[in-house]
Amino acid sequence: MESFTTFDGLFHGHRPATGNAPTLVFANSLGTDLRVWDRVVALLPDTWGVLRMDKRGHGLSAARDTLSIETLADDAEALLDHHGITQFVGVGLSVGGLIMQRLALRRAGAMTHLVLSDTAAKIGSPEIWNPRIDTVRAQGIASIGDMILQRWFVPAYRDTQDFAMWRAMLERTPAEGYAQVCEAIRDADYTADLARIAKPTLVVVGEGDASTPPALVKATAEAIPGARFVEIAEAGHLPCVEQPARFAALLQEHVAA
Ligand SMILES: O=C(O)CC1=CCC(=O)O1
Repeated sequence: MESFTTFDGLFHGHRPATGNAPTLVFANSLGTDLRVWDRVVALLPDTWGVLRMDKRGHGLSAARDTLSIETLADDAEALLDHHGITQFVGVGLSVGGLIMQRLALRRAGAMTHLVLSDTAAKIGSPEIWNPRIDTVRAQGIASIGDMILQRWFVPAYRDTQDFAMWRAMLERTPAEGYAQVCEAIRDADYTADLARIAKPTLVVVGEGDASTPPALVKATAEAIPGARFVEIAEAGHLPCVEQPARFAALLQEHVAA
């Protein structure tokens, strides 16, 4: 059973693997917490280990004064060590994918497989991020809620009951934590590192992703040696939410290969 607790201010869920089953370590996107993986985790074998966490300044995790992808990767490593996880599959969504790109190099001996969803080696530019950071700090996240949710979800999903739940998750993210993660994304560019990733890598993207569009994600996949690239139909930026069965099937296929 997965248990939820806090370590060093990091709220996280952990379920140890049974026997030789793999452990999946999940990293979330901007404006979401660990619940973004609920539907995928529910579809994985019970024997598989799971570690998922709320980033600093998101969900129930404590805030910091500043954040970078490196310090977010430090947090993930602290949890790996705390739980004695020496082998894992890294699964990163959007900014979580930047964190996992770092761990693929920083914890190269421990990561067995890499799964990147709706992410890239460089996401956006200062011209995109700075106005968003200023707006969120001055007016709160709700002021940009509609714009973000349109990028996250395809139109059909926006008509479902669930939509209000994801709006609540986004808009209840502390504005300062959200702004700091935007700064971390703005300042990260791992383009030059992609060729050094030596893990079996699966890169997926929702075909309707308006935040990290398929062409951007595909370019990242093409720069990682041997990576497989898959577009997921009827999904936007969060295929783990909109198409959890497809996402979980791809994950299992990748880990078994
Ligand atoms: O909210 C967005 O614009 C999408 C996004 C970009 C990086 C991330 O983690 O989410």
